[in-house]
Amino acid sequence: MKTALTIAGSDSCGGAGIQADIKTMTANGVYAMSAITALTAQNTTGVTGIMEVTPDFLREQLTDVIEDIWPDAVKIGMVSSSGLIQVIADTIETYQLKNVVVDPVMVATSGAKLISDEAIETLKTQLIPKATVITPNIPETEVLFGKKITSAEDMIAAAKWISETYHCAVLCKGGHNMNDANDLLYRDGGYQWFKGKRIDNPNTHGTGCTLSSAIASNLAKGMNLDDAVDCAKRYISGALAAMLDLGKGSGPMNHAFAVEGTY
Ligand SMILES: Nc1ncnc2c1ncn2[C@@H]1O[C@H](COP(=O)(O)OP(=O)(O)OP(=O)(O)O)[C@@H](O)[C@H]1O
Ligand SMILES: Cc1ncc(CO)c(N)n1
Repeated sequence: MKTALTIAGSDSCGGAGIQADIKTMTANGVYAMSAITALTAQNTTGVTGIMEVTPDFLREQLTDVIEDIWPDAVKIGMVSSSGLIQVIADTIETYQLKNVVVDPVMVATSGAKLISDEAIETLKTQLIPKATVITPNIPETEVLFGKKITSAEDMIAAAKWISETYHCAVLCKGGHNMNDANDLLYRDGGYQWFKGKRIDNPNTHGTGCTLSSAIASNLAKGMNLDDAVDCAKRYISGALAAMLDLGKGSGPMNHAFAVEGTY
């Protein structure tokens, strides 16, 4: 069985973060492992608290996992401070980890800020250049690009600039557009659109975590990046279309929509 490791924060309501990643990896047929960067106290309406692990304890989790079970792919999500980002960058270098998907998580669907300003700089200089692909949404793309994005042409210009500056593939996600759900992948000097039908579902908690974990799972299984994104897009569309409706805010998706529950 192929394996994937998520390095991310815990979401107590189970729709985003580590919990979304493990559900997604499992549903996509790979063995999931986790190294936790922080505990969050959160639900579908917001985040009330964040308790980070120390950089030393993150390093200990990573070393224990990697020296025992080799991860065929790695997904990195919420990492809120520079010390933790540096540990992850060092680990990628030390073990020469492959198939590294970085979701540059900055703000939760509910609006809570999940990264400090100084950590954004460390993310840019230390982690993004080590990624196989990064998966920013539109607001995160604007932060990395330094300019507003108001059109499909702007998405292409931003993804091209980020890809050429940081030497990684860039999947700019269009989930924040109101009319469609089209994502743009810029890699190897060219781009491709992955078009999605917008699903009329207000419950989008954890969509970004889920998409990046599905991509990591597909890379772990040996798919090339284009196929990995294409299959991941179909998985998230299915999870949204299952129309789970839990909680008082923007609720989670049904990660197990294709998993049969009787054995
Ligand atoms: N209503 C929708 N219908 C279909 N696809 C959607 C919808 N909303 C988001 N998506 C898709 O979900 C994926 C995640 O995109 P999105 O822009 O929502 O990420 P995000 O903002 O990082 O998520 P998060 O809210 O978890 O931080 C993308 O493939 C996007 O196109
Ligand atoms: C722990 C965690 N990671 C990422 C997100 C972004 O959706 C979230 N809400 N919570």
